[in-house]
Formats: sequence, structure tokens, C-alpha cells
Amino acid sequence: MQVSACFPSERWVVVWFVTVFDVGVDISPLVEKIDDPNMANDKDLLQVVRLLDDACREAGFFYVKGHGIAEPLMKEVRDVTHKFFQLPYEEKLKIKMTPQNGYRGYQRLGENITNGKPDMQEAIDYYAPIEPGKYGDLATPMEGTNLWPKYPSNFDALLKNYISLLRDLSRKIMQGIALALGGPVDAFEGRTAGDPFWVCRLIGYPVSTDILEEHRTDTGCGAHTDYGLLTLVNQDDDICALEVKNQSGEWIYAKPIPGTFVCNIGDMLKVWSNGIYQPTLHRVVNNSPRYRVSVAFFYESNFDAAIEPVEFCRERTGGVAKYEKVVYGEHLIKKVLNNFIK
Ligand SMILES: N=C(N)NCCCC[C@H](N)C(=O)O
Ligand SMILES: O=C(O)CCC(=O)C(=O)O
Ligand SMILES: [Fe+2]
Repeated sequence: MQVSACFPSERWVVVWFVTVFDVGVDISPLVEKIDDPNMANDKDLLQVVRLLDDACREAGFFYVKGHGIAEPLMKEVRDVTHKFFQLPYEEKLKIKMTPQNGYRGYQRLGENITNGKPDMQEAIDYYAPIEPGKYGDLATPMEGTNLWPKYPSNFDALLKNYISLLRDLSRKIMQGIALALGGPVDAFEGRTAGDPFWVCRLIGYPVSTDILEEHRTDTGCGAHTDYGLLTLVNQDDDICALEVKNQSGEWIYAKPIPGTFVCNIGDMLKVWSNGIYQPTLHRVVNNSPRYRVSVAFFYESNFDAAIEPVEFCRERTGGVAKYEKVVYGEHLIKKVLNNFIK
């Protein structure tokens, strides 16, 4: 049953294999060797870089394996997420998200909106800590402390460790992407993303028939692109729900492949690369008979980075900047302020 839900048409299968998702990348050579002084001569690493370039240019979406995050850890993170969302509503409200708390914490079903419509999801947002005043007025709306639930009891230790591992992994993938674009390996360090902002968003998508009809909309998360550099999604096995718009304008499933992360590029990478890499529209629809969770890790630039097309990418694309300069923190805050029902 699940399989047919994942493969709705023959055409889809062709699209899947030929253009978009034939680019699952085993990144182990990158993860293991990117810090070696001699890495620029490593054939396996350079092959990973080529595959990343293909994936980012052709799809903007790809699977990574060989990333070094143990599958049982990925599963445990999803398990505690399931357990948290199963708690009584009163318990979940103990870590309720408020603007006063920098938009960190729990958001109930229907509280998030995308394109003006409530998303059929509940979620918890964690953001990189911002010391008060660190970025002047720029970051004030996002200042606040992350809220950790009391149950499940291992939740905060597990998530903190996971976030730290994903931050390190994302940095390495971004080093690969820097090489893929033809830049220096440290292109994203320093003022661009040497002090990267990050977001960890735990999301639960209820079974649609469990939602009152008068509250129900048709998407778990409406069509959007992500805001930063790179997103790594850890999704439940066996439920097809994340959909990606391919170059022919069709929505195709990013079906779960156990042990992999689904990666996609964000708005800041588009600007920085002068459009060589484009973020892909995606959305979530949980039509399955099971509650689905995903844990999305967003790796971003420095909060106060002014992102503009970098010179070597501009040169590769006719010499003219296609995008205006954008301050990442301003972009994020504009999005966040539009993400909730008023
Ligand atoms: N940091 C990210 N990407 N968070 C998830 C974005 C989900 C869409 C959002 N409601 C919107 O309308 O943009
Ligand atoms: O739930 C998913 O698979 C993806 C969620 C997503 O795209 C997002 O929150 O930005
Ligand atoms: Fe997304």
C-alpha cells in the first residue's frame, strides 16, 4: 500500500530516476578527509564534490548517506519527537512559543501559516542562542532562551548533542559546496558563515482524519523555500509526505530512504552563488494513516551577514549581480513575523 502511495504514476518514476533524485550522494570521503591538508588531490573527495554540484544545479534537493550520524541516533531523535507530541496539550503548552521568548518553543496545530494558510502541523523551534545585544537591534525579536520539555526526560541532552553533530556535518557539506561552486574550501567561513546561525525545527503532522473538518486545510506545510544556506531533514521512514517541485513543475515525493538526510539549499545560497544554485519549492502533505514527524536542521549564514553574489560566481554568470544584497537576519525575521496566525 505504502509503495503505491509513493509511486503514483509511471511518469513520476521516470522523473524521479532521471532528473531529480538519482543524485543520492555518499559523502563519506568528504566527511572523513575535508580537513586533510592534501584533500584537494583526493579523487574520492573530488568525486563527491562533482556529485554535489550536479545535485545542487539540477535539483536543489538530494539525499546524503555516509554522513557519519548513526542511524539509531537519527531514529531516537524522531522517537522523542513522537513522544513529545503525544503528551497532553497542557504539558506541551509548558514550553509554548511566544514572541517575548524570541519565537522559540511549541506551536500548536494550525498556529503556523504558509502563504496565509494554516499548516496542519505542530512544532517546536530551537534557534542558535543570541546573547542580548550581540547584533544590536537587528536580532532583538529573536533573542530569548530555548525551551526544553521535562518529558521525555532525555530530550534536551539528546537534542543538544544532535544539534551539535548536525552543525559540524552541515559545515562540512558547505565546504564541499564551496568547492563545487569552484571557490576556496573556506568560502563560507569568516563573515559569511564562520559563526553560523542555525534552526532546529521538530515537526509533527497528524493524520488528517484526526483533525476536525472545520480546522483542516490540505497541506501539512505549504509550498516554500528555506531561508538560509542548507537544510538537512531527518524524516520518518515509510511515510511519503514531503513533496518537491521538479523542473517540469510536477510535485514529486522525496520518499524516505532510511539512514539518509534529505538536503536542500536555501535562499542565501541562491543569492551568494548568483543563482547558480536555486532553492527548490517544497511542501508537505500527510495523507498517510500515521502520525508523521520530521526534524529539520537549518544551517544558515552568520546572523548579521550581508549576503550578496560573490565575485567568482558573478564572473561565472555573465558578470552581473542577479540579486540584491540581503542581510540574513532581516530575511529571517521578516519570514518569522509572517509565519504565525495573528
Ligand atoms: N526555517 C524554515 N525554513 N522554516 C520552515 C518554513 C516553513 C514555511 C513557513 N511557514 C513560511 O511561510 O516560510
Ligand atoms: O517535514 C518535512 O519533511 C519538511 C519540512 C520543511 O520543509 C520545513 O519545515 O521547512
Ligand atoms: Fe522547508
